[in-house]
Amino acid sequence: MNVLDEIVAGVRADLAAREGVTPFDEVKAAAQAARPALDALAALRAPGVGVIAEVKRRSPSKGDLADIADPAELARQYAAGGARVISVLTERRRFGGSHADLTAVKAVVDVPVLCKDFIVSSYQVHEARAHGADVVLLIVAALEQNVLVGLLERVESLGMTALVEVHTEAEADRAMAAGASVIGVNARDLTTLEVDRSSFEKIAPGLPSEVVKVAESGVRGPHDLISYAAAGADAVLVGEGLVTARDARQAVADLVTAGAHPATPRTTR
Ligand SMILES: O=P(O)(O)OC[C@@H](O)[C@@H](O)c1c[nH]c2ccccc12
Repeated sequence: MNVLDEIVAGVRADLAAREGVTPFDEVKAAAQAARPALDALAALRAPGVGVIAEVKRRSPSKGDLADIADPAELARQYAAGGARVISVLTERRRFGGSHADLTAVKAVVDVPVLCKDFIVSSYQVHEARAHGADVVLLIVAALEQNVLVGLLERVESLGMTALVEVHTEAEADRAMAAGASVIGVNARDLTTLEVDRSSFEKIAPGLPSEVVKVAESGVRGPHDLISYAAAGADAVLVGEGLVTARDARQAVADLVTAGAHPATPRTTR
């Protein structure tokens, strides 16, 4: 079993336990009762390179990243720094997150919030909505094509946006075939945990211009944002570089500033 398979197996076990406690109908009702999802697509299409700032406690590759006592306060700092979207890693076993983190963040920020998890069933999509998610992550490598298509439809039917994550050109083809409007290229291969920042520049040129392109992982500072921007990124998703920053608001603001005037004019791509 590779790392992704192991994580998904744990996620499925936790999910089965929750399904035993809360019937799907209840989760659906809670999702229905939530305030309508915000339009993340519009936020990501605004001029300049957007910053998606992530609340990330730990990771399988690095272990504990930061002792985040108050995820809401961190999210406030991110929003004050100009983050377009705030991502909350909710996976429990390997990333130390929870739906409680998502709810806490959603309660204090006005920007769209992304539920970052390993979603394999529509139950989880409704749970995310019930906890305030405006955006959910769908990882192509973890999903059969028919499941991906079904989940994407489910996400959109609830008024949310899907960030469809790919790591290879073949996965990008599947994301496009499924009809994704936001595609994230993860520089990290989730089966080996290795980071290769060149994956974005290999895959992005093959994506249609109307697709919002997100470069995920490995952004250590403005220089990485600028090179992703030159390769066509509309937004970057940053976790470790922000949770380990001394001043999270300033770290986001520095990225936002770099993204407002990327060295390569976006009109010439
Ligand atoms: O901490 P980094 O290198 O800035 O990466 C953030 C984000 O891209 C990463 O957390 C991530 C991208 N895709 C994922 C899928 C599952 C879990 C985590 C992720």
